[in-house]
Amino acid sequence: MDEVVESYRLFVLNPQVGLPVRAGVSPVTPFVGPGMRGVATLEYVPCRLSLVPRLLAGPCRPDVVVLHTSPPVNGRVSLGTEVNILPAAVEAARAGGGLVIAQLNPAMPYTFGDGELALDIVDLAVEAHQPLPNPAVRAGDEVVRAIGERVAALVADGATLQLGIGGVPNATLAALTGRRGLRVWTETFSDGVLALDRAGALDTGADLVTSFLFGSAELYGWVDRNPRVRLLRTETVNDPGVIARQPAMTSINTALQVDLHAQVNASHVRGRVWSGFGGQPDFVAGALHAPGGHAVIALPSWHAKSDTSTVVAALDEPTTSFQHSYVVSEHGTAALWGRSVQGQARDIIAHVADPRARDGLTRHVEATAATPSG
Ligand SMILES: CC(=O)SCCNC(=O)CCNC(=O)[C@H](O)C(C)(C)COP(=O)(O)OP(=O)(O)OC[C@H]1O[C@@H](n2cnc3c(N)ncnc32)[C@H](O)[C@@H]1OP(=O)(O)O
Repeated sequence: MDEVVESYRLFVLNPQVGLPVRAGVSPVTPFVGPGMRGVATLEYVPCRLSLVPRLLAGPCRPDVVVLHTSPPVNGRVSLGTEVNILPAAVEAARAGGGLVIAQLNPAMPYTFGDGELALDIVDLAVEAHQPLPNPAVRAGDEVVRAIGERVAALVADGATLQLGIGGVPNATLAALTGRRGLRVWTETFSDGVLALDRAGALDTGADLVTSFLFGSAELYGWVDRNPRVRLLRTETVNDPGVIARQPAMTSINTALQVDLHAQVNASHVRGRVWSGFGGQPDFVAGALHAPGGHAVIALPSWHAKSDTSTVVAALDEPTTSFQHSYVVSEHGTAALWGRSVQGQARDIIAHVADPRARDGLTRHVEATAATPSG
């Protein structure tokens, strides 16, 4: 690799902090994080998370991979808080004769699972101490707390949980401290799972499986060399077939909009990409196929800032997931499994939509029911 590269594509996933925007660098991502929103040159590649490793082995094969790891222990480093797609990226780079660079950071916890890598797969290592980022703590409002309680009412003792990102999943965890024997099989978790452990709500005999973590310094201390916590690669964690084998798998995700066909937009705001599919379609499909499983979508019924209903007649943004067991808002829960298309629409209007939106949505249903098809 002697030549000087003047322009390159930078493949990143969910960056929390701003990326260096320089001439010749084009960022590419299947999931837009806060650090990338508004970057004019951003190339968004729609892809569910379970399939991102295949992007890396094919159209987005990396020449150089930069890792952030723990310091070595017995000749191995750990990817710590983020395993996710990184083992696949390392394999793809090495298969193509590429380079693996690592920052060895004493602040990075050593986590067990697929992120433990032999140091000799690293071509260049730089030791640098750097505190890990922590998410801003956002206090959930009354609406979000009410939704969390309604969703928690759908979670039985002994269920296996996947929680997506955002205020609603966090509020749900806070309402689950009274449950017992809960298991965790999720793409990501934060301090809410630590709180469940402290409350005695988790099955202490089952591994807590995830692919990445984002939380407080206390969470990072708890996962360090914790044999109960296993960070596995996304090909395993997000495989819908493996998700479907988890007992009473309950996926809990939020959304920006839901329509009367129970289709969900969780990735676009006003025609522009805000996040991406992430693992939502993987977990929704897996949970629907699991024994005793449920796929839950929970969202506030009204978006105060734009003063609009989040329940719409038909999505005019790209769909992130479709077909769910339950749709929940602060007003109630629509149980959709086995309902007709008319029944789904009626229940979403009656139980999920804000009262201000109900008449308009009902008029839409009546008008479309009266229109002959074909
Ligand atoms: C990493 C993973 O994949 S985990 C597995 C699950 N994965 C996913 O669910 C992926 C997709 N989901 C997501 O990205 C998130 O869960 C989201 C975006 C749906 C919700 O996240 P939250 O943090 O709760 O969203 P938030 O309430 O901040 O809304 C995001 C933005 O959209 C705006 N917005 C929300 N709803 C609407 C609406 N109906 N109309 C217009 N704008 C809206 C908000 O105002 C906010 O913008 P702002 O910050 O400028 O005010």
